[in-house]
Amino acid sequence: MSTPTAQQPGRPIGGRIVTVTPNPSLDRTIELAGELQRGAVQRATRSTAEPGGKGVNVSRVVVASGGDTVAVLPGDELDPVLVGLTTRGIPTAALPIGTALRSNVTVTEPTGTTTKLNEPGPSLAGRLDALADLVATTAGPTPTGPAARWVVFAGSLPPGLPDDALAVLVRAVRQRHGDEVRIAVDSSGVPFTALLQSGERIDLVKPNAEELAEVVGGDPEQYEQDPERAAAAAARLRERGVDTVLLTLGSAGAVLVDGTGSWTAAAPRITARSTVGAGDSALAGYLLAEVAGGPPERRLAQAVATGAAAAGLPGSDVPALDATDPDAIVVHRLGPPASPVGSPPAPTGATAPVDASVPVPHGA
Ligand SMILES: Nc1ncnc2c1ncn2[C@@H]1O[C@H](COP(=O)(O)OP(=O)(O)OP(=O)(O)O)[C@@H](O)[C@H]1O
Ligand SMILES: O=P(O)(O)OC[C@@]1(O)O[C@H](CO)[C@@H](O)[C@@H]1O
Repeated sequence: MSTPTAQQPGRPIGGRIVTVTPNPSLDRTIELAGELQRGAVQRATRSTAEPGGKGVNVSRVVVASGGDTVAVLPGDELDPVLVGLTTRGIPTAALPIGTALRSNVTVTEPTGTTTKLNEPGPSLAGRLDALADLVATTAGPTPTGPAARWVVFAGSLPPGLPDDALAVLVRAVRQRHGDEVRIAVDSSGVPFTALLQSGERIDLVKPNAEELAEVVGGDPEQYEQDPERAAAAAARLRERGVDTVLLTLGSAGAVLVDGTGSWTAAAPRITARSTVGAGDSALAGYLLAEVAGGPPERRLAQAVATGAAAAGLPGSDVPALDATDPDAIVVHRLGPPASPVGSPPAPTGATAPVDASVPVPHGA
C-alpha cells in the first residue's frame, strides 16, 4: 500500500474527499483522423494512456483544483495505473492484488463520436473485507486532521465481488465513522440496486438518465428533455434512503434534488471533444463546492460547469476548477422542498431562476 499523503500543494479546500474505485483502469485513448470502420485496419493519429476509473477521475479533478483527496483502489505498486497516479501527484491507498489492472480503450473520431471498450478487470475474489478495511481506515482521522468529509464509491465492480459489495463497503465506513463521513455513490445496474435495497443511508448519488431509469423506470430521453419530470423521478430515490440526487443529463445539463428543494441547470454549448470523465468531473465539481460551503445552487452550477469543461477536453483529461465557469451557469429552482428521506416525493412546480453566483472560496 502506498502511504496516503497529506494535502497536496495548492489552494487548500476544507474537507478530504476519499474516492474508492473498485475496478480502476489504464484509459487508452486512440484518436482517428476519420470515422471508425468496423472490420478495417485503421491508423491512429495520436494515442494517450491515463490512469482512470470513475473514482480515480474524481480524485484527479480534486488534486488539479488544489483539494485534499486519497484514491483507494486495488493494484500493485508497479502497475501502470499506480505509477501514473504517483507521477501525477495523486495520493493513493492501494490494495495489492498480484495481477495487472485492466485497460479500457476509447476511440475518438473528428465528429466528436467516442466509442468505449471496457475490460472486465482482474478478479477481487476473497478481497472484499480487506478492501472494506482499507477504505474505512483511509476515511479515518489523520495525524494532522479529522476524518474525511466524503467517501465516494464510483464505477463498476470487478469480477469476484458479490453483488452487495457496495453495501458491505458503505457499512464498513458507517460502522467505523457513523454519520461523520458522508457517502457518495456513482454506480449502476445490479450493484446499485443491491445497495439501495440494503437500507444503508446514502448522502449523495450521481446517476445519469439511463441509470435513473434503471432504478425508478421511465424514459431516459424524456428525462433529458423535461427537467420537471427528471426531478420528480430523481426524488423517488429519496424514498430509498438517498438524501441528495445529482442527476446528470449530458449536453442537457443536470438536475439536483435534496431535502430542501430541486433545481435544474442547462449545460453551456461547447464543442465536445471527449465526454469520457464528464460525469466524474461533474461529481467532483459538486463535492468541491460542497466542501467549500457552497449552497445547493452553487454546487449544481459547479457540477455542470466542471462536466462541460471535461467534455471539451480530449481523451479522459479532466479540468481544474480554475478552468471552469460556474458563474455562467443559470440555475432554475423547480419547486417546493422535496419530501424527507423515506417519504413520498413532493410534486415539483413552476421553474424560477435563482442566483447561483454565491461566492465559493478557493476556486471551488
Ligand atoms: N456535450 C456536452 N456539452 C456540454 N456539457 C456536457 C456535454 N456532455 C456532458 N456534459 C456535462 O457533463 C455532465 C456529466 O455528463 P453525463 O451526464 O454525460 O455524465 P455520465 O453519463 O455520468 O458520463 P461518464 O460516465 O462518461 O463520465 C453534464 O451534466 C454536463 O454538465
Ligand atoms: O467500467 P466502469 O467502471 O463503469 O467505467 C470505467 C470508465 O469507463 O469510467 C471512467 C469514465 O467515467 C473511465 O476513466 C473508465 O475507463
